Amino acid sequence: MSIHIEHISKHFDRTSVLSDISLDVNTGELVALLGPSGSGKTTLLRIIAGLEFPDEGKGKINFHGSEVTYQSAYDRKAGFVFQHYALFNHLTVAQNIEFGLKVKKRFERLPKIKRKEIVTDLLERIQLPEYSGRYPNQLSGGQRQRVALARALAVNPQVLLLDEPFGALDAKVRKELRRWLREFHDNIKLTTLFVTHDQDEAFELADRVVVLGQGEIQQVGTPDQLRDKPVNQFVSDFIEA
Ligand SMILES: Nc1ncnc2c1ncn2[C@@H]1O[C@H](COP(=O)(O)OP(=O)(O)OP(=O)(O)O)[C@@H](O)[C@H]1O
Repeated sequence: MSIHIEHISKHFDRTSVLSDISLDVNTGELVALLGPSGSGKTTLLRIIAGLEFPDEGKGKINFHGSEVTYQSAYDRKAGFVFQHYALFNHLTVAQNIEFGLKVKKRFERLPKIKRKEIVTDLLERIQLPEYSGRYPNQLSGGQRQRVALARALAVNPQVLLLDEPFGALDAKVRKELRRWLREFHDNIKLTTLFVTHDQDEAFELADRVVVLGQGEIQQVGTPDQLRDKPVNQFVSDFIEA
């Protein structure tokens, strides 16, 4: 088991946003968190990333068997890409990808030659080897998101967390990148959780889909299971909508 979540709840002031969430994501799996606006998808992803913390006292998150519930994002080694998680405009593509490797604590930092090797390899993987010297404002939106993905992967994260990574792109590019991400994932086989409110995206990309509604998990299943056997009205309405 790669990500294990047990009885996580979250309140902001007195408002309950997540209620008793438990979920297991298998090693190498690609899982979508799908739900309407305000259902708590981003909050759950941020808690898994270590950018937000669950209500104290109960609930637990494990990565590969080790508890990370109250660890910082840095220590738990999660890679993340957000819709508007902008690249650094004053750094080139290669420098952006290298960033996480350079800011590591001294004793963890790899030698320069090794860092360059990782960047070159990732540039190949995201199919932008000839773009290493460009600046973000010289790239298309889709290319920028691929660079953001490479930057997240450079530090060899334990899990990859994506929040609407293609949300800001037009429909055609979105579709292309979807296919590309699926292939990319099949090659690197890194456990990946991604947030989307787009049912087509979730069903086309994910091995399993988690439907969130009103801060609770309504159903977890493969796209076929959700289509054929929605467990309640919420899921069938949401999937039909
Ligand atoms: N820092 C915060 N302080 C107070 N309320 C918050 C905070 N972050 C999120 N919320 C509230 O928590 C609820 C869930 O928000 P969240 O962003 O997790 O939903 P979402 O499913 O990702 O929605 P969307 O698809 O619109 O991004 C919303 O009602 C939101 O207003």
